[in-house]
Amino acid sequence: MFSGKTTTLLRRILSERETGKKVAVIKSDKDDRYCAESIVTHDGEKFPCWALPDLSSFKERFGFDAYRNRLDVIGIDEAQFFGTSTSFAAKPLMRRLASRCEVCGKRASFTLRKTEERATELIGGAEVYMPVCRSHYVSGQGVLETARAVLDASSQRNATHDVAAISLYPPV
Ligand SMILES: Nc1ncnc2c1ncn2[C@@H]1O[C@H](COP(=O)(O)OP(=O)(O)O)[C@@H](O)[C@H]1O
Ligand SMILES: Cc1cn([C@H]2C[C@H](O)[C@@H](COP(=O)(O)O)O2)c(=O)[nH]c1=O
Repeated sequence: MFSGKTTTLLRRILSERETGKKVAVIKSDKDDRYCAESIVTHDGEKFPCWALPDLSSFKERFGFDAYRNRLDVIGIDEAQFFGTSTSFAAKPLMRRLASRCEVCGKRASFTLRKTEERATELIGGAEVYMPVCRSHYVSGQGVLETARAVLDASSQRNATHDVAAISLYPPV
């Protein structure tokens, strides 16, 4: 995340369109972060798109005739939500981009989730995720787990105090 994937896609789509190509952009309809009907970069740049539940619905929604005759380039953002990262020949479709570690500024190849949710898919931006290098991914996980354990213990202690306070409060 934050490595410039959507920005790179947007630039490429705009430059293809400038050369006269007819373009369309698809994203997963799971990604409703900034705008349902556009791809949006973390810097707020936008381009209209088809937000679809799966790739196979595109031809029908776009129109079979238009798909065959009036389309040269298809850009796909958030392709991970379509479960597609390789070509039909099992060759990787991806070029790796990296962000900068939010802690030390080194190349960030990892994304640290700041919240407690464990689901593989969790739509979000900077409020949930931060780009980090390997070393701060490992130490960050440790820090988050310790912080959660401390918070859990403290909320349990507070709950015990509340019960004690309630049971002591009424005059005997
Ligand atoms: N930690 C961060 N929090 C918020 N925005 C960031 C952060 N790191 C980088 N960015 C911005 O995000 C931009 C990249 O956005 P985008 O192309 O949408 O990335 P991606 O699609 O890879 O998530 C960068 O140019 C930068 O301005
Ligand atoms: C790491 C991670 C990310 N996601 C989600 C969070 C965002 O909605 C997208 C990534 O979008 P971006 O354009 O790269 O910012 O994927 C997720 O569901 N699970 C994860 O582990």
